Amino acid sequence: MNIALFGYGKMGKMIEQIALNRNHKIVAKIDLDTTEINFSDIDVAIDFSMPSAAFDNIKQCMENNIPVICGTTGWLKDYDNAVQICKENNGAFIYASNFSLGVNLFFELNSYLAKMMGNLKQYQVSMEEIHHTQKLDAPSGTAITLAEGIIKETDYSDWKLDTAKANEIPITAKRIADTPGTHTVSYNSEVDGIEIIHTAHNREGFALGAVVAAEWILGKNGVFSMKDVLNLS
Ligand SMILES: NC(=O)C1=CN([C@@H]2O[C@H](COP(=O)(O)OP(=O)(O)OC[C@H]3O[C@@H](n4cnc5c(N)ncnc54)[C@H](O)[C@@H]3O)[C@@H](O)[C@H]2O)C=CC1
Ligand SMILES: O=C(O)C1=N[C@H](C(=O)O)C[C@H](O)C1
Repeated sequence: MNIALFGYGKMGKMIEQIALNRNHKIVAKIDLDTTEINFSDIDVAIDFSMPSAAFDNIKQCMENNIPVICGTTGWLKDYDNAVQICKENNGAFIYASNFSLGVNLFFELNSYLAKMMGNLKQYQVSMEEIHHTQKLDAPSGTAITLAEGIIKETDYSDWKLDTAKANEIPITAKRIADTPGTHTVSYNSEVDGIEIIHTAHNREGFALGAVVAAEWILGKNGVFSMKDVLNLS
């Protein structure tokens, strides 16, 4: 499969290694200094760029009939627009706030726990995410997906960074050098606490998931998620 990498930073480089090991070809590395893109030999685009760049990259690929796997976070105000452009072009698109198998299992666990906690009003939920100091967005895309999973199953109506009202989920974002990504969901009552934690030890899981998603999407049309790729409930 011929892959174009949009964003050749920490994730772009990790994806390149994994894609080459799985016998794919990297036919384009698009970054800030790229002036022209030849779309003719690209089978699939994988975007791990920047919040301010992702939507334009996705749009450009869709208009050139290239399926897109997007892992960039912090651009979701434009998500519905991206879905619309995908539909108009009969394209194929996956955005995931986190492509790792472990986090996608963690999303399922989070929903299951939230469903159980929904009626237990003595417990208050909170969340913490920790990432490296170069991260541009806060809270992380993964934390937002976790919060959305809780909101779906409980009476919480929204999430807020730091200070939250009674019906909102407070999210704390910490930035510590060299931390690939740690997410903790906590439920606390007067008498006890329950915590679930996912810790990424490195970036390989994210990168492998993105390449697997790119392999999966070839030949398909539509807007999908990692649930479809991993065949989760
Ligand atoms: N969904 C997931 O599983 C994961 C998502 N991420 C997200 O992926 C994104 C990238 O992460 P990193 O690689 O760690 O960041 P990074 O800063 O190391 O790399 C980003 C690269 O994008 C480039 N870039 C800037 N503007 C661009 C444009 N218009 N077109 C193409 N490239 C452009 C930058 O020059 C840089 O080389 C972030 O939004 C991060 O939150 C990171 C890890 C996992
Ligand atoms: O910026 C990162 O590094 C990461 N970003 C994603 C997010 O915002 O959730 C995924 C992962 O946690 C690493």
